[in-house]
Amino acid sequence: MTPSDTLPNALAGLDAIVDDVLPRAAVFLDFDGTLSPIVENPDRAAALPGIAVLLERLARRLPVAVVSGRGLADLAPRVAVEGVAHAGSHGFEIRTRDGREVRPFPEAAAPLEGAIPDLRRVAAAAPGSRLEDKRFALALHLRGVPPALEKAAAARTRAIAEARGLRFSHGRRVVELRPPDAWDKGRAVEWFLDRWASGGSRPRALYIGDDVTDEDAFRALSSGAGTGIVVRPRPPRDTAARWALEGPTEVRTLLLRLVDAVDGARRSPA
Ligand SMILES: O=P(O)(O)OC[C@H]1O[C@H](O[C@H]2O[C@H](CO)[C@@H](O)[C@H](O)[C@H]2O)[C@H](O)[C@@H](O)[C@@H]1O
Repeated sequence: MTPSDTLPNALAGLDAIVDDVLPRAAVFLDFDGTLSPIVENPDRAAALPGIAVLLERLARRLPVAVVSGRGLADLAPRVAVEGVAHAGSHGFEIRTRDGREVRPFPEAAAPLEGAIPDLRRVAAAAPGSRLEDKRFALALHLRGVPPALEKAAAARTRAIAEARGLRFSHGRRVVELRPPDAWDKGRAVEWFLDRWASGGSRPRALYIGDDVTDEDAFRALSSGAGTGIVVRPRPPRDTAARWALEGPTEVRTLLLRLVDAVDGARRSPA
């Protein structure tokens, strides 16, 4: 693990990144904070202008998936790009590039149901919070909560997770309860890489994300399956990513350069 504020910028290191993942790359992108700037109201989040076109161009050249904490039904229309796969609910809900839906653990949602009344009580004590039932995750948004109450709401949510054997994560002004099953963004990335293998070898993964749950994917790649790029978090944290970008605008620039690099590599094969 490396402190995120010490990582080199991925645009400056693009040649090394391209050498690492091409000629057979697969690209994985988180949504909120990566393709979309963070906004107060989660319903209003949208990918930066130009991203959809870039993803479409990229997806014509290599496999691309958007991997998000949002539920699939919420995520997919926000990145409705021909040929792009989606993994919602931190990987529990997958839609393949040809539109097939796969739920690796359909039974995983059940243990969350009992926690809903508990979490409603936490929300009631935290005015300005918003409870989101994503079926495979329960999120309590804390962006509108007075700072003095936000910490207590997060601590109470963590206590619910511990009492019920659920997973807890604390993202960007959001706390989440997740199923206990060993499935996450990292496992979803592995799942895609296995399916995208050909001739006995998997593509090399390039994963870009900003959130704590993206660390599962960075860790999955750190043993040699590819490269992680973190959208630099504030405050800094330890990360398993190897490179950093400063925000969604730099992510867009990197995608543009990647499309060009793939085309360049095809024009002049080694
Ligand atoms: O895995 P991601 O695609 O990064 O999704 C993580 C969570 O993103 C959303 O919440 C975050 O973005 C909102 C819009 O910018 C912001 O208002 C909120 O404070 C952030 O936490 C989404 O609403 C959650 O369901 C996702 O888990």
